[in-house]
Amino acid sequence: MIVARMGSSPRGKQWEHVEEVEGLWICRDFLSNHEQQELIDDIEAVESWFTNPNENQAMRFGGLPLWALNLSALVHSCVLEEQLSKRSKILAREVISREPLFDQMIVNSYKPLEGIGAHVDLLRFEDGIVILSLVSSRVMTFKSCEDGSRKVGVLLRPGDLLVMSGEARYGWTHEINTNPAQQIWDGVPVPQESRISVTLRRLCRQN
Ligand SMILES: O=C(O)CCC(=O)C(=O)O
Ligand SMILES: [Fe+2]
Repeated sequence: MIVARMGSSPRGKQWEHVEEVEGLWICRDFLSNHEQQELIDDIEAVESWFTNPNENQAMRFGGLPLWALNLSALVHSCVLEEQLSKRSKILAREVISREPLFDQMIVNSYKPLEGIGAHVDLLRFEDGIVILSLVSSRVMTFKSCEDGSRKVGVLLRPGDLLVMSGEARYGWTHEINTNPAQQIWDGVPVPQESRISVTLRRLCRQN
């Protein structure tokens, strides 16, 4: 499993801060094409539900499967490397240093033309949420909860990792609107093929 090998040696990745949305970061090419395919193979091998064409979502709480633990370790090392080398503030200290970093994962499998409605992730999840995009691209739209006219689109390509924290996690909704007018990037329609995403989060602790 190649993700496991990479976990210990992050390699200077390209991080972008989405200026309009505080706390929204994208790591471009977080996984190479080859690594993406290996991850998809791992997911499909372990998660038998994924081969059932009627299932489009799988969730795991508590014990993450090995592939998700490896992914989580890679997120940890890449965020930390960027924060230490560039002083970027991707995740707050208490988030990046918590253990485990994530304990819940959800895999969403989208058919061509499928998206997801506008939402803020449930408050039972802590701050600091990441989404890995696989297989094909989509435009994800963020809308300010305070001022719905403030809209920001981001292009999520296969291999890209999105990180939401603070304002981006609590103060903006995110959605994938598959209305063709919403799936245009740089004036060019984004082909709406099948897509897989992996979301990693951590459940709030009960006192
Ligand atoms: O598939 C995606 O990129 C988004 C998934 C999402 O927002 C969620 O599961 O809460
Ligand atoms: Fe979400």
